[in-house]
Amino acid sequence: MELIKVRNYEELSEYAGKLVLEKVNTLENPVLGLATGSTPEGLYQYLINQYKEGKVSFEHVVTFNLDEYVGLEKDDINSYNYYMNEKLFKHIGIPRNQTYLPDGNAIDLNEEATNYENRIKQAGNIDLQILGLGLNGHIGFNEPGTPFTSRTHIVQLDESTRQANARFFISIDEVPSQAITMGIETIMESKQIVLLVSGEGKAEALHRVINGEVSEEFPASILQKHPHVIIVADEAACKLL
Ligand SMILES: N[C@@H]1[C@@H](O)[C@H](O)[C@@H](COP(=O)(O)O)O[C@@H]1O
Repeated sequence: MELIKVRNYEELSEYAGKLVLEKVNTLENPVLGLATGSTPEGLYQYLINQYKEGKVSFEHVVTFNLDEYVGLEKDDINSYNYYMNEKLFKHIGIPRNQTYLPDGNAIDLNEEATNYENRIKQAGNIDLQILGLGLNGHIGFNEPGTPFTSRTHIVQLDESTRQANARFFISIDEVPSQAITMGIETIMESKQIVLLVSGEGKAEALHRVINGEVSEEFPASILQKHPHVIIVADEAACKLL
């Protein structure tokens, strides 16, 4: 794992943005894996700015998001579909039929999970996967205890994860209790992974990612086994390193 320490969130967003642009500008058919949460918002804003300045085109890019809540309509303001549209897709001229998220409203969720896996394979697997880090080490919505061999699947969200995400909802009762997420093995098949970590609140989690034992009890620890991971973290997140 390569650790890139930057001063602050702005630098983190710019550094990650440049990594994304490098893929988009050099690969013929780039496949990006995208994440939600607060951490990648600055990166998405950076990409929007670059697009508006005419420095990049996303016409040939395919994207796959890590996860989606179960049971929210696509246009629900708390769905990840809505988030991606508002924070990125609608601003960068990417054809919407090239942007995939798991359908958390599918009638048969297991079938949807299999289809999602197949779509990723058909696209030739993910060239660059952006990841955020959950406080309990979750990546995507793979909570502690998820097998490292997991593929896209339905998960029961931890109470701590629901609480961490409650800030986006009117109340905690509105936070769905299930989600559909790429599995850990799916994520590990990405050719390159960029983990973004910002803020003091994530310092302990980041310490465990880098120095902790590789254990299913802390899903992000598996990244130690991936051949091409770049961690971009700001000073506050690196406090315990
Ligand atoms: N499903 C998402 C994850 O993909 C994200 O990485 C995590 C951290 O979010 P944040 O960046 O807001 O701390 O939150 C959510 O649970």
